[in-house]
Amino acid sequence: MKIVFYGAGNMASAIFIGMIENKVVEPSDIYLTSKSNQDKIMFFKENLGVNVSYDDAELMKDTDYVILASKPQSFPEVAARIRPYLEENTKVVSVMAGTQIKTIRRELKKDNPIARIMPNTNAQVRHSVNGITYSKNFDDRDELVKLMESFGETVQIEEDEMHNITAATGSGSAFLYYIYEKYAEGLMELGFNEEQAMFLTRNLVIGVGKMVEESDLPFSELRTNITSKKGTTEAGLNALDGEGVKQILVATLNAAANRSEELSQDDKVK
Ligand SMILES: NC(=O)C1=CN([C@@H]2O[C@H](COP(=O)(O)OP(=O)(O)OC[C@H]3O[C@@H](n4cnc5c(N)ncnc54)[C@H](O)[C@@H]3O)[C@@H](O)[C@H]2O)C=CC1
Ligand SMILES: O=C(O)[C@@H]1CCC=N1
Repeated sequence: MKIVFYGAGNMASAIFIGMIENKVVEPSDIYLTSKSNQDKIMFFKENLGVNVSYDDAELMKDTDYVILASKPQSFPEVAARIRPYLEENTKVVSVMAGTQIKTIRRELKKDNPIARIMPNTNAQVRHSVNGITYSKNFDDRDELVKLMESFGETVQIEEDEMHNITAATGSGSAFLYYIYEKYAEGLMELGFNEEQAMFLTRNLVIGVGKMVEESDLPFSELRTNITSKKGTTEAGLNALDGEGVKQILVATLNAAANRSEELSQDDKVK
């Protein structure tokens, strides 16, 4: 199999590292190209054994999947590189937020099967959530799903649901990381030093993650199991609830989904 990544940044690297570590592909099946970060791309060649090239004719020859993993704003440049060499049997897979299938088809000027996936960087620990939607002519979907399941859970959606899943799980990890950052800062306000605050927060997050992974209980029950009547947790939760946490998170998700909508408005992407 030959899988070519146009873009070898945060998202692409999480995906191909996940694929290689889960042994669904050989490193020699993976080809990387980028525009910048050439040092980083050579790191992957030296440490993972993947192929690196900047020769588009070579990259696109006999390719099974070409993965569009540049920023949406860079896609026109990427399309100009791919267009002359895109063979009809190559399946196009995009991870670009907001960029619609019709936009990809217009820029590539070809009728290749196109899939859009919305993963997240948890792919690197093989636990991404991957929203996927397909062009009507994308027939053999099982192989791509198998590839994606090597780095996470796959959710098939309609293209117009991509904005919400981009907000929910494409960007979602960053929202939670931000909350953890602020939690650690809160511990420092309590009097812990930075090292203590980071140690406590990291281990709290890891422990909660393991509880969520190993328990079938809903979040609400995991919470009430900690909340002794009239105790410290109840006092803290009352203060937290009073700050309108849900409204803040809804505003966060709406802002991200709205940006995805903006990115999908062709030619206005800035
Ligand atoms: N970072 C994340 O957690 C997620 C990112 N995405 C999407 O993945 C895409 C990439 O995002 P990141 O990896 O975060 O960005 P990044 O900035 O880390 O990587 C972008 C890559 O594209 C390459 N590139 C730019 N112009 C190019 C060209 N003309 N030819 C070949 N390569 C070119 C850059 O050299 C770089 O390797 C974006 O479209 C983003 O919406 C989707 C889900 C999650
Ligand atoms: O921030 C972004 O636009 C990309 C898409 C989802 C996560 N990162």
